[in-house]
Amino acid sequence: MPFDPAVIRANFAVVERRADHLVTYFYAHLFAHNPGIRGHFPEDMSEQRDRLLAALTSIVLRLEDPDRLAGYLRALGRDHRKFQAAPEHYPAVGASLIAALRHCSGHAWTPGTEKAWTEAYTVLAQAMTDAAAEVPPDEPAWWDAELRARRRAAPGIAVLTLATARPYPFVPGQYLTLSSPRVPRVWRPYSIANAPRPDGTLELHVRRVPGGLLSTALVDDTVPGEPLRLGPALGDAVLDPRSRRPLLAVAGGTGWGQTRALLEELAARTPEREATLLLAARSDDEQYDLATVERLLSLHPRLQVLLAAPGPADGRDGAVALVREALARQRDWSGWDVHLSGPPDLAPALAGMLAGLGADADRIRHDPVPDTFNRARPLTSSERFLDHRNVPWINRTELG
Ligand SMILES: NC(=O)C1=CN([C@@H]2O[C@H](COP(=O)(O)OP(=O)(O)OC[C@H]3O[C@@H](n4cnc5c(N)ncnc54)[C@H](O)[C@@H]3O)[C@@H](O)[C@H]2O)C=CC1
Repeated sequence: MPFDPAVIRANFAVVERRADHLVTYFYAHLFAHNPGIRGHFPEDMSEQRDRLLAALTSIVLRLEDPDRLAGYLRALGRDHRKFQAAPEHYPAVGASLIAALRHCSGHAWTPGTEKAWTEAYTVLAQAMTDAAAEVPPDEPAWWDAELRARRRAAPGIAVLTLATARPYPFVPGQYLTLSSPRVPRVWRPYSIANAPRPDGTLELHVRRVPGGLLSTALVDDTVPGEPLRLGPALGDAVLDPRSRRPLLAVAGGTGWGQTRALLEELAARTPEREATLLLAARSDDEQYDLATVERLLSLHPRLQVLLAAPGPADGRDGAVALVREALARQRDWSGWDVHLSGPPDLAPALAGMLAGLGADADRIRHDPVPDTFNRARPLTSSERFLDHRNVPWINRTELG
């Protein structure tokens, strides 16, 4: 590896504490020095800032695992074609990233830090541009799609059916990113909620997020016939095609979309595999799409379904407790493949619990949990020590 991950990781621990400032500075620098680039980004930049942080964090977390890093960068480079990112944009982004890191590092910035980041950025930019250049010539940068139907499935949840102008390749369990001309240049990820169909249509389950421009447009305003754009399918939380182990699938809320695609695939390809679905909702009236659950039960003789919806007074904690109790009823999950899908805290919490109940950690799959910055998260052993004891910093300036 031509750059030093330890230097980057140490510097990242410093700048992470000023994450908001880092990205604000980065974009201000980028747009000031390259006014033409502004048009590639959405009008409202607040979400975009989180995405840059998430990508940076994902990269730093994978630094010591070159294969995972390479896979991540390949997907990122291929996916960036939909933003019309061109090779000439990369040096501009690199210069602004280094400027922002330097600005936020204070005294912690040294020639060695600058060298490590510059080398790392060169490697990652090359990996992304190579990945974009290696895409087969007939693969589009995005797929034009049309909304065929919008159905209200539960309060605040819509099921969308889309048709693409050309075939859309994906594996059940993958997700896509979607953009609508109603909210230009904003892209959001949604799991594909079905296995490939003869007519090629795709189903997405969308919950309206408070303040979410795209989710509100999709759930409340879109009408059949209107255009949408889809980025390439992403994600590797798919069924292991070689596995004959029993499968536990836990889905929370609209996380059901991904799980549904996996179970459709399972019923079609390996109905001899034992499977348990734990389908969790906030309440009874949010437990939507039960007709599909019944259809899957009729297709898959070895599928068992547990529905978990709390009573009106239980609240979210009660809902979470219900899921955990249901899983704890089986004391030993060793030998099972596990798929988890739902809100960001679901997968890490349940993966930990299931590992404690015997599940093999490397047989637990879920989509990447958004690596958003958590300033409270200690990154190093000294930070863990200091956080734990709540000892105030005495040499803050020295640390940057
Ligand atoms: N591939 C994936 O992982 C997908 C994830 N999603 C995400 O799923 C979420 C769905 O949101 P909502 O429908 O609002 O879900 P939600 O926040 O209402 O949760 C639904 C249910 O899941 C269970 N649950 C949630 N957190 C849990 C935990 N930590 N431990 C155990 N059980 C838990 C509870 O029963 C809860 O009522 C969104 O954040 C969306 O981004 C959506 C589609 C696919």
